[in-house]
Amino acid sequence: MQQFLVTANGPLQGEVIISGAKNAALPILFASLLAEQPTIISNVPKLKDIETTFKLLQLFGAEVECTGNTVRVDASKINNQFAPYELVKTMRASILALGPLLSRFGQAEVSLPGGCAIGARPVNLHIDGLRKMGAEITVENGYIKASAKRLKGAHLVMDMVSVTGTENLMMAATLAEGKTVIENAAREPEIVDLAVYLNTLGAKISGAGTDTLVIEGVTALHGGEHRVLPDRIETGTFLVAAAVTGGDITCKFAAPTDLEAVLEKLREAGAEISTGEDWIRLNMTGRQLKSVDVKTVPHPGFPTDMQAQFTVLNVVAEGVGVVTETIFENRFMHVPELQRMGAKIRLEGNTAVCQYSPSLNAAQVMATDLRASASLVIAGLVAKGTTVVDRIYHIDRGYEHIEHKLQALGAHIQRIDG
Ligand SMILES: CC(=O)N[C@H]1[C@@H](OP(=O)(O)OP(=O)(O)OC[C@H]2O[C@@H](n3ccc(=O)[nH]c3=O)[C@H](O)[C@@H]2O)O[C@H](CO)[C@@H](O)[C@@H]1O
Ligand SMILES: C=C(OP(=O)(O)O)C(=O)O
Repeated sequence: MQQFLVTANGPLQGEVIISGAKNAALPILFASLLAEQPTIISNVPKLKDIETTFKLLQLFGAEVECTGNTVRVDASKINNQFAPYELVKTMRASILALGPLLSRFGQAEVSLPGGCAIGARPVNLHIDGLRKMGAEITVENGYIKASAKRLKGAHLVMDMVSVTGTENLMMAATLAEGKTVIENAAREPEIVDLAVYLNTLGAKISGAGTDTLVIEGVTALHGGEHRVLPDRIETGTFLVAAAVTGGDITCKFAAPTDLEAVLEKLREAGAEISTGEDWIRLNMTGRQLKSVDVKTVPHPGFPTDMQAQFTVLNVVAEGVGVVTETIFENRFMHVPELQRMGAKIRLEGNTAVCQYSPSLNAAQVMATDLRASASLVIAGLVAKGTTVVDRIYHIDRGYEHIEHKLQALGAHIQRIDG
């Protein structure tokens, strides 16, 4: 199993190119299943989750051609609507096959994704919404079996804000008969990107980016082209890495407007932030890092996918920072690993009280999920000695060439076969 070796090497400096967003590329690739003609998607990051998605699309009968970061999906000859456990278990976002397959082909059988290290992560909202649109759904032997002659538009009020829940129902509604209204919809930038893509293919979606989506069903989607938006979480991860090392970096091909809550917290932490249309510079040179309180909430608030990185920031910064996690019930698995490196963190229910820990020491630590792994790499950039991060397959799910990008900024990080 591969590992990262990370050794502190002073401030990160230079430019880093931000990849396309994993959490936008995944729903967009699944949405291609709705189109009767080929679609071309650019700025698709090269990630493990994207490979898994290609495998699923191919299993359904789609042709997938990849040239660099551009992908052509031809879903004109889909002949199978079954997503097996073996693939779904490696990627929760596989649940995004359900809405498109059911909506276009009238049937789908998708394995329940199950929980993961960060929480139970049920999919009841996806299922309830599809049932309200007329689908017959059974959940047996770990599989969701759904059928519907043609889905019918419905008025859906979501009990909780769910990102993939909103995406699945939005995709299903594009080919439903009549109008669907989704209230209490997620407002993440990735939802907007998906809506833009679907509208390019002929869907009629309005309200993306607000909490009410209106989808007028159409009978078919045609082909089209789309560029995936920049990854705001990858951007935020590099910015935190620069902040804790006292660095000065510029993230290029980024989307500053999608990251306002995070940029505000970085300013509060003492960083000098400047932005242009598609770049963000963080300069920490000669500035004092201060701890910040953060509370995770749905967009446009502070994202849960940046929580672990800010936990590290708070142990490197002077003062006491309180990190409150309100989205997932178990998203502090990085804390015991950071404690092994000397981080002074006290867990109290859904909060982590982080104290300035001047002497972080390298240790062998274990990645438990994607962002937890990122936080361990960041801690390694400032710890004394060489940190060994195990199970980095988690990080490969969501960061494109992270070690190459960090090396270009001056970091000492190496991938080895452990
Ligand atoms: C591929 C993708 O885009 N993943 C993102 C997506 O995950 P994902 O879409 O799975 O997360 P959700 O927004 O659905 O989850 C939010 C909360 O709602 C709960 N819930 C969700 C659905 C449901 O049917 N029932 C239910 O109770 C979840 O357990 C969680 O407590 O949004 C999360 C929250 O911003 C991010 O951390 C993930 O990176
Ligand atoms: C939790 C995440 O992803 P997923 O929903 O795919 O597990 C993430 O991107 O941080």
